[in-house]
Amino acid sequence: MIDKVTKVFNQGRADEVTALSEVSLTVGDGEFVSLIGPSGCGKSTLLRLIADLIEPTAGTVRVAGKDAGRARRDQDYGIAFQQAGLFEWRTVRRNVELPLELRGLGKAERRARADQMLALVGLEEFGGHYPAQLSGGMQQRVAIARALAVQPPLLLMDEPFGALDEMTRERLQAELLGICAQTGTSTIFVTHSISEAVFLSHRVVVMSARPGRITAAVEVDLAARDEAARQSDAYFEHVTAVRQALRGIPASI
Ligand SMILES: Nc1ncnc2c1ncn2[C@@H]1O[C@H](COP(=O)(O)OP(=O)(O)OP(=O)(O)O)[C@@H](O)[C@H]1O
Repeated sequence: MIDKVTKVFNQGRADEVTALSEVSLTVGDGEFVSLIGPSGCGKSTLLRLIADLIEPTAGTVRVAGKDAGRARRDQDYGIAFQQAGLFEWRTVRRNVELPLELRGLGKAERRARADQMLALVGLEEFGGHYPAQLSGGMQQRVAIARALAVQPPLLLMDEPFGALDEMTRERLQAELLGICAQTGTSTIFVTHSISEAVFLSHRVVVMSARPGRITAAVEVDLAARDEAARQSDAYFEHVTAVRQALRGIPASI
């Protein structure tokens, strides 16, 4: 889906930056892929390219078999970023309804779908609240509900749990896995946390900086992804493999 993509910012100027160099990545149906790497290695740039918020300097991006612009117009992906990015003047339900409004769905259908999505993230009782009345973790769940409202084949997440405390973060990780399993959505998830990447992912893609490149991919094969899995030997082995890959040591799993 991403084929030999290079992104150069400020090309030809003194402050030229090659954020990504010949990056290729394909994500399968229902697959959960995490991107991890040092600050500035181009993780967010890669997500923004897939979302068609910026254009590649070279290479191609395809989402759901279409070029990135077409996929954006067809709402073939949902986005959730570190800041939940909710509209403060809209209720929770009307925030979730927003992408459905853009799709031109009627009021009753929008409302039913928004309520269904809020139930999925455990916030069915909060549809009439305003974002400021919710905790950070709840706001993040609303953002996930909004991203999934049009039932896109792909979910793009850029450190969505980065601003949350560890307990909330672990709870939302488990919830996200449940939601992805229920909806069959493919996910690309940017994180700085090795343990988060391993717990969530089928595959952890490791990047290096200057220029941003994919240097390794660690397949994560866990029997289960519940709380007990966080204590399992297999989990720790994969955490070690990702840590070594980040240091440039070839993975042994
Ligand atoms: N709009 C822009 N103009 C110029 N340079 C940019 C722009 N956006 C990103 N960059 C540069 O591209 C490189 C990659 O940035 P990016 O934000 O993708 O990294 P990242 O891996 O997501 O970093 P972090 O982990 O700190 O969020 C950095 O060197 C950054 O300074």
